[in-house]
Amino acid sequence: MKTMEDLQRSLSPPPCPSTVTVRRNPPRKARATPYTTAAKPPAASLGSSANTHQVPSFPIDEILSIQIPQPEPKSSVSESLKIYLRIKPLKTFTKATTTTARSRPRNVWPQNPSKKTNLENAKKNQKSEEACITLNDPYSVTLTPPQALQELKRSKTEVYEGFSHVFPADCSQNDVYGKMVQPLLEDFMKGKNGMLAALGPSGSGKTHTVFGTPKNPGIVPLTLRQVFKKSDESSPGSLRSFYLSVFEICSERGKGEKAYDLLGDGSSELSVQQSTIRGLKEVPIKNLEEAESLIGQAMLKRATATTNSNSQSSRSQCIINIRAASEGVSNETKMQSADAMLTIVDLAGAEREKRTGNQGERLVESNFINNTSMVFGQCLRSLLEFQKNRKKGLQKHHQNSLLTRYLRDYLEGKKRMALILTVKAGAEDYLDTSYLLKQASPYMKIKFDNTEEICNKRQLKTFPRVEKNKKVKLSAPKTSQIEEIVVGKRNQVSQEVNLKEKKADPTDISSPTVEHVAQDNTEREHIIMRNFAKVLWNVLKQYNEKLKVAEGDICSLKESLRSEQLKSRELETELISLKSSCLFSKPNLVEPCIPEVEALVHAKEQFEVDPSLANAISTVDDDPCNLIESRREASAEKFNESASPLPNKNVLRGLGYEENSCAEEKSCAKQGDPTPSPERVDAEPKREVSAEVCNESHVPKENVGPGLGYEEISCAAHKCAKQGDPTPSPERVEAEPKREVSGEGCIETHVPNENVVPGLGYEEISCAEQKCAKQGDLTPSPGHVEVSEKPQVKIAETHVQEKSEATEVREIETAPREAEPASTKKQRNGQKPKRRLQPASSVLLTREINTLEIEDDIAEPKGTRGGKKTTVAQPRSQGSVTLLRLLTNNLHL
Ligand SMILES: Nc1ncnc2c1ncn2[C@@H]1O[C@H](COP(=O)(O)OP(=O)(O)OP(=O)(O)O)[C@@H](O)[C@H]1O
Repeated sequence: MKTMEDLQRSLSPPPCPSTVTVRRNPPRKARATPYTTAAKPPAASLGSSANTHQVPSFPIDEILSIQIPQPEPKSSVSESLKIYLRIKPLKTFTKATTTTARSRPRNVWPQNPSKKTNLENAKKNQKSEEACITLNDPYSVTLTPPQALQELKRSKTEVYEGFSHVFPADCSQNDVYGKMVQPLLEDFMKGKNGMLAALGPSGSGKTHTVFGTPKNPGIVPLTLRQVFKKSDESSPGSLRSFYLSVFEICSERGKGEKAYDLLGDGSSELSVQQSTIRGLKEVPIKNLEEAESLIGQAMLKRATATTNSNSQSSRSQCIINIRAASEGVSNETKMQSADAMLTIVDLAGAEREKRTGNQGERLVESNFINNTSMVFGQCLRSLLEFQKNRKKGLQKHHQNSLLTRYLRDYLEGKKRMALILTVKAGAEDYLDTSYLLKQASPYMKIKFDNTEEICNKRQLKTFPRVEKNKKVKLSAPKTSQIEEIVVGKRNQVSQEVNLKEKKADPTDISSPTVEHVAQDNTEREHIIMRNFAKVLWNVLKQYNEKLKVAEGDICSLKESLRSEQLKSRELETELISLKSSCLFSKPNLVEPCIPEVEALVHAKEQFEVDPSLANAISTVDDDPCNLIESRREASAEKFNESASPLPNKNVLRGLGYEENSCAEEKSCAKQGDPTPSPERVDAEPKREVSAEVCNESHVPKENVGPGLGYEEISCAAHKCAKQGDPTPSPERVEAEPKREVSGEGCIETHVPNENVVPGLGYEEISCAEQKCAKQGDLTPSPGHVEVSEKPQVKIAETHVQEKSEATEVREIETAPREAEPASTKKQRNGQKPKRRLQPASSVLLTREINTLEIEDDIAEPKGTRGGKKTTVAQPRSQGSVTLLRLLTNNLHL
């Protein structure tokens, strides 16, 4: 039974425990991506196929299927640094021994004892002539230490191989050029930069290799020859031009480095700023002769000195630059050739103090030379290490020397260069040679980038840090990236559109890519042209606005010019009319009239300001005859005159009157004592234009000559001065009519004499609008007329009166001035008063006041009054009289 129960228990689920453990953080499952969910839509949504057609799915497969053109891998011709070795011949030693042998006197007695010694010396020389370096093959050498060192077991024979070429001692300069320089020159002519440097101990033949001698020209002369030869061969009349620059770097007493231009004139020191040498003269070379002469000139300037190692040891690092500049398109490539620089460096040889025995300045130079050589070597070793392990980074040893800074690109493996090691083959030179080979042989493993773009132009006169390369490298990927993005977007859109089109028209099999590329190009061109047109349109708009403004200015200037011309014409007309009037009235007095006319013109210009006065002035512009007529009428109306018949009947016909009028005058001065003289009239017309006094000159003289003019200048602005007791004189008239054109006084000249010669002019200057002042008693005198002058007369008007029967002699009434007795005295003294022009308002006021008689004596009319005066003579009240007096006093009338 137990077993059955047990079985049932085992089969039945276990009883629930009293406590239940619930797991809160169940294992998470990754959510399905939207793409996945979208790719597997629910079955219910599949029915809406129309919507899916409208919004096509992202064409990821098609995009992935597009083959993006990969940029072609650069044909990186990573070449190893080419190192050449040149062995200096032992010939010099041989020569020296032979010369010493030859120099020995042939007939020296006894020769036999010295035979032993000579043989010993010969053996020694043979030992010394034994070369420490032997040529294995064109690419390797064996360096054998001298016997002494071998015995000491301090050194052993070593083989150095891997040279690009080893030039034996008997090689020629052409061999060196052909093997080493020719490849560089080929690239140089194609537009590639290149550098070649000669390294080696002092006296090993670096300078000889680089420059050579006239008989054995070195690398530089041979290169120049080939440059011009190749240039002529490739394209005669080539558009390429060549330039030469040579400079040296030396130490300044061991303190610093200095660069000197070896082709420069005058001060040849170059300014050195960090890695830049400025002011280097670059001489264009057109032919080989020019180039060779320049090289010779540079060699002469180069610093050299005699040392134990070399009689003409170079004390500086010499750099020769040959630049090829293209000025047109190459005929072969149909492309513009790039500028290129070929740099050849002759380094100063490292020196061992023990061997050179340099002291003082030479020793300092040696230190500089050795230091430069050391830095040069450090740069190359650093480059080698960097190329072996790029994680280390490139040590910047180039900063320690001006030369290495200048050659930085080469020393960093960015440009192609080649080195030539010159060694001496003597046993005694073993250490120097061994040191050099040990140092330089690893450089053969240095790789330099030979992918320099041919079209890159190199900066001249600066260090070969070409910034353009960076720009090109940076700009090219950017452009390509942008283009790729744009093209990608456009392709995406176009593909979507294409899909639609395909769906719509499955028969269309045209290539969408080609179409869209063409469309893109068209669209791009369209955008460019549209923007260009917009810019042009804006520019044209601006020009149009400027043109309008200029036209407006021109119009305004024309208008102002016209107005000025009109004014000038008016003035000219006025001047002419006044002159003609003067001539007409007084032909003999033309000259004195001109200033008066000018004054009148000037006065008119001032009066034109006030339009109320313009009418009065306008009469001046008229014809002189009309002017006189009008003024006659005006004077007839306004002046209350007592006509004085001319007693003299000898007044000739044609007698002219000049009537100068002043427009703003109010009253005429009364001129008393007109003394007509029939005998003679001495008229000196002086016109004094004033605003205060009016004078009337009566010329009753009979014998007045023809053309003699009387001027009666009257001014009207103030009361006219009374001229009492005119005494006409029949005998003589001395008239000195002073014309004072003003607005205050009047001078009236009356010609009572009938015997006046024809043409005699009367000038009666009065004011046109003024009311005449009272005229005093006129006493016609048949014989003599005295013309009294009032000095202060502003505006005068000639008043002419012609009577049919007899000329009336007018009495000049000069109103006595109570307020200005002094001025009257002055007038009587004949002094010229100051010209005073009062404003128009005061003139008008004065005019009105002058029409009123302050004294208000109705019963006392002065002399013969005109009609107007009689009408004015009304009784006034006391107040009005007081007011008038006050006004008169305040206005100084
Ligand atoms: N390959 C050669 N053939 C004939 N003579 C040579 C050769 N190399 C050097 N010489 C001669 O050796 C002498 C020293 O040579 P050079 O002045 O070129 O040495 P260097 O390396 O420039 O010395 P330094 O570094 O002191 O200027 C010169 O008189 C030169 O003519």
